[in-house]
Amino acid sequence: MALKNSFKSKKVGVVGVGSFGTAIANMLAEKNEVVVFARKEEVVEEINTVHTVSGRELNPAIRATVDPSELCRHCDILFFMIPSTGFLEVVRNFAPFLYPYHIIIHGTKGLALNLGESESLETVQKLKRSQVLTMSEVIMQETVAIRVGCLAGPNISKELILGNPAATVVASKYNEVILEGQRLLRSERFQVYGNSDIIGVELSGVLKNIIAIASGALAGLGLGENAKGLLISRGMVEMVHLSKALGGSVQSVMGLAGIGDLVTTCNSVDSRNFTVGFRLAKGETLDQILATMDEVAEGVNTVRIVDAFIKTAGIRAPITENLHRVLFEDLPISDALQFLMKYPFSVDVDFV
Ligand SMILES: NC(=O)c1ccc[n+]([C@@H]2O[C@H](COP(=O)([O-])OP(=O)(O)OC[C@H]3O[C@@H](n4cnc5c(N)ncnc54)[C@H](O)[C@@H]3O)[C@@H](O)[C@H]2O)c1
Ligand SMILES: O=P(O)(O)OC[C@H](O)CO
Repeated sequence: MALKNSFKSKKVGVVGVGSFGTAIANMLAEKNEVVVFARKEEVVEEINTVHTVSGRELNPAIRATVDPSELCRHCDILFFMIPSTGFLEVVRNFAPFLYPYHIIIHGTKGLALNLGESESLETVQKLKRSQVLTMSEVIMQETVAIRVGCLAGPNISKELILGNPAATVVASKYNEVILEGQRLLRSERFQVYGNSDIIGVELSGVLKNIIAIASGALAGLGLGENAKGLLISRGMVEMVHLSKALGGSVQSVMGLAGIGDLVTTCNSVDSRNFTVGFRLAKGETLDQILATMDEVAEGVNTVRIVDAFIKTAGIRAPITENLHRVLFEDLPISDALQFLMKYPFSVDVDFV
């Protein structure tokens, strides 16, 4: 089938109207006709009548539908803004209506598992790279879409909604995906950079969440800015090693989607991942925190997956390993910190 080259006259689709989906849909609606997908009829009704979703305002020109086929029919470009936990289910719902001419750009900063029907992270003995999927890999595995991209960078949705200046990275192996992402999203307040290392950019957004949880814990313990600087720099080195082991480039971690997002998320009380760490340090259990959070903190699941992967691959990642013990093995945060302070990091930068 011939690939289409011109998207200019078509509507743009957004799948998922949570915090990030709403922010991106509003930004897209400044220049484009936008249709959003929501799975619940009452949410679609709310958007189409009062132009809000969960209290957040949507541009009145945005229309909503509960029908994936309608979105795929009207839009050649779809932005998937779904947490990693629901991603596979949503992609499978859309798969029958997607064609190779569709462009898909996702904004998800989490990982999925590629295990057999009867397997889980608890039962699997070893977790190989082929069993860990980024969201672009999920899309490629489940659909006929070819031109896939991701959106990652320091993009706290509350700030985007306020119209504060920001920037993002659109990454794809296909230049036209980057160019379309830039054409659709770029504005005076929003800069869009391109990167061809989609895996590296996805992994940057995924891995910074681990360090953001740890940063929230440091803040919750009141340990100050020197400790945070230490964590961010060691966190960056750990991200580089993990990203390389999972197939990303060093350069992507050094860019906006890596160090840029790492600094933002490690410093923001609006970050859900930072908040998880902060509340843990204040004495709440992980179960208590997750039961009272409306939105997803992707880093929690990422720690589980990355910890299982590094144990199989024989890689050391001391921040991730210690955070895993805190989150899932009841290690007190103060003990984890002591371990990190004693860890023999003797070389400052060992990856360039
Ligand atoms: N919020 C931010 O500031 C921000 C910024 C950048 C990236 N992200 C990433 O974007 C992703 C989404 O985050 P969010 O903040 O929008 O999350 P959210 O929890 O606010 O919203 C998620 C949306 O996905 C929908 N959804 C979930 N499972 C679904 C399913 N099975 N079928 C259909 N819809 C489903 C929910 O109904 C909701 O509308 C995450 O991976 C996050 O890391 C978020
Ligand atoms: O709220 P968080 O922790 O998911 O962070 C949101 C974005 O990833 C920041 O860029």
